[in-house]
Amino acid sequence: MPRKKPFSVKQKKKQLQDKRERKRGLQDGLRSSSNSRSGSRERREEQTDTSDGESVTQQIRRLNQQPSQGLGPRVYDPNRYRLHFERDSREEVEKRKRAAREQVLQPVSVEVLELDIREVYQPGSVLDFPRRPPWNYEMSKEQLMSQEERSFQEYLGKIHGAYTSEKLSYFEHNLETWRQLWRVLEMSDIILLITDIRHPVVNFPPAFYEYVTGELGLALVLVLNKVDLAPPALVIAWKHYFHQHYPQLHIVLFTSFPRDPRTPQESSSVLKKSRRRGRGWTRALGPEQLLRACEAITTGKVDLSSWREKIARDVAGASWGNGSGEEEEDEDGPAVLVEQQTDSAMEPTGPSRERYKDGVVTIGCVGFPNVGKSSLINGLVGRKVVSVSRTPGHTRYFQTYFLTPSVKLCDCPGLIFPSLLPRQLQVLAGIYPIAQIQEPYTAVGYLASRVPVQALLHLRHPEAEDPSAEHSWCAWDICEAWAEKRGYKTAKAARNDVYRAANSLLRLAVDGRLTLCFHPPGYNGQKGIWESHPETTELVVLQGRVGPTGDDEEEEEEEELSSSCEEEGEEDRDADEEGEGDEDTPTSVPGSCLAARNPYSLLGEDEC
Ligand SMILES: Nc1nc2c(ncn2[C@@H]2O[C@H](COP(=O)(O)OP(=O)(O)OP(=O)(O)O)[C@@H](O)[C@H]2O)c(=O)[nH]1
Repeated sequence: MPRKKPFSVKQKKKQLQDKRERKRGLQDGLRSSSNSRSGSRERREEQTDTSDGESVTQQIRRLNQQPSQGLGPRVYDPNRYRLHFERDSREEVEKRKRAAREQVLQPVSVEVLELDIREVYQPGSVLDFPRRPPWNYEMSKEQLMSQEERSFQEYLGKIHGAYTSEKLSYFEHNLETWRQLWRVLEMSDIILLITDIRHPVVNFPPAFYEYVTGELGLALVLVLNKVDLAPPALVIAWKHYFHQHYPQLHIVLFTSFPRDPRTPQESSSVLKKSRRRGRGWTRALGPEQLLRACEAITTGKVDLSSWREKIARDVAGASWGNGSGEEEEDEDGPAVLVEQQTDSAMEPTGPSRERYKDGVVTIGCVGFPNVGKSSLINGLVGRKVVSVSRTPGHTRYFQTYFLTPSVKLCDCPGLIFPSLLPRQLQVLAGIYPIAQIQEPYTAVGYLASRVPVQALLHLRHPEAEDPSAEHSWCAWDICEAWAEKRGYKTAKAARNDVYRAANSLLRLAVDGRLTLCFHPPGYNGQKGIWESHPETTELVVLQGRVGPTGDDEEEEEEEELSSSCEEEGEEDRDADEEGEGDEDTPTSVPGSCLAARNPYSLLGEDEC
C-alpha cells in the first residue's frame, strides 16, 4: 500500500484558498455576461432561486436527519448533537415565496416594534421545555434512557397537538440537546440566562425562569448581552422591564465588543466586519457587574477574591502569570483548565447535590443559539478559549472552564425553546441557521418593513429607469437589487442569484450590521424618560471608556460577503481536525472532537 503523504495545516489552508480563488475567478467571468430584462414577471422568472437546487435540498435534508437509533456507545453518530427542527411543507414554502414576490412592502409604525412576552410564550400554556422525568437508583441506564425518550415524545406530542406547525416557531427536537441542559442545571450553583439585547424577550422563556428560581431554588442571572448593538436608553428600558416583571432576577449588562455609543454609525460601516484579536477580549464590558451579582448570591460562601483580582489585572492589561508584570503573556495566553465532558457526565447526579462543592462556584451559561454565550466566556476569561461563530448551533457539547480556581464556567449548547414567534423573526434573531432556510425572502421582507434596507444599502430598484423616482418594493426586489449590486450570479446561467442575496442580507441582520431592535411595551411613549435616565448616562460613559480606540487590537475589514460563510466553515473544520489555534479557532479546547464540528460547514458557498 502506498504511504500516505503528510499534509500540513498550512498546505490544507493554501489548497482551500486556491479553491476559493478559482471559484471567484469563475464568478468574475460570469459577472461580465449581460442579464437581459423584459418586463417584471418575466424578469422575476429569470432570476434564479437557487434554494430549489437539488443539491441544496439534499444537503438540507441531510442536516435535518434525526439521530440514528441503536448505535453502540463507541460508534460516532454525526447527527447526535445537531439542531433538529421540523421541516416546512412544500406548499407552505411556495406560499411564502409567492408572497415575497407579490406583496408590496410598507414600513411599520414604531409601536409594532414593541414586543410583549405574553404573545411570544403564552405563559402557562404547553409551551414549556422538556424536564428530566423522575428517576431512582434502582433503574438501569437503559430504563432511564427509554423513560426519557417516552417523556420527550409526550412533550412534543402535547405541543404539536395544541398548535398548528404554521403557528409554532422552530424549536429543538433533539433530546440530546435538552439532556445537556438538564446536566448543566444539575451541576450549576448559579444559572446565567444569556439574551440578545435586540430582542431579549425572544430569548427569555418564562417557564425557565419559574423552574430555575422556583423548583430548583437556584439564583438566575439575566445577562442582557450585545448591548453595543442597541441605543443605551433602550438597554435601560429593557433592564427595568425585566426587574418589574421577574423580581427574582439579577440583571447584568454585557458586551464582548463595546463601542462608544456617541460615535455615529455610518451606513458605510454596514459592510465592515470587526475581528477581535489577542487581548481585545479583555475589553468586555460586564465582568465586574457579573462578579458583583455572584458576590451577592454566594454571600461569602465562596472566596471570589481571585476573580476580583483577575478583573483588576485584565483592566490594567497585565498578564495573568504571576501578576508581577514581568512575564509577558504569550500569544495563546495562560492555560485555562478545560474539562471536556463525557457521556458519563450526562448521567444524573443524586438529588441532593452539594452547593458550592469544594469551595467552587459553578456558573452555567444557558441561552438560545447565537446570543453570545461563547463570546461571553471569552470575555470573562479575557482571551479566546471558546470558538465563536455566527452560525447558530456552533456549540454542540457542553464544556467547563476554570475562570479562577474557585470559579467554574459551564458553556451549554444553544437551546431553542418552543414559542409562537413568527418564523421570519426567528431567522432574523439568529436562532435558525441561515444555511438551512428553505425560503429566506419573507424574512428579508420582514426586515425591510422595519429597517430602511434599501436606503442603507443604496439599492437601486431592479425596474428603475430613473433611480430618483419612487418605486414600490417587494422582498424579492430587494434581494434582486442586492444580487445585482454585489454581483451574485448563478454559476450556470449567470443570472442574478436572489437566494444567495437573500441569505447575505439575513446575515447582515443577524450580525447586527443592519440592526433591528425590539422595544418593551410602552417604550415609545416614554422614550424621553429613558433617554434622560441616570442609568442611561452611566452606560454611555461606561461604554465610551472601554470602547475601541485607535490603537486597539480590533481589526476592521470590508467583508467579502460572497465567501465569508465558506471561510468560516473551513476554519472551523481546520480547527477541529487539526487542532491549530488561530484567531477564529479555540486555543485551549483539547480534543474538541467531531461532535463539536459545525455541521453547516457542510454546505457549499452558494448555500450559505
Ligand atoms: N456585536 C456583538 N456581537 C457579539 C457579541 N457577543 C457575541 N457576538 C457575536 O454573536 C455571534 C455568536 O456568538 P457566540 O459567542 O458564538 O454565540 P453562542 O451563544 O455561543 O452561539 P452557539 O454556539 O450557537 O450557541 C458571533 O458572530 C459573535 O461575534 C457582543 O457582545 N456584541
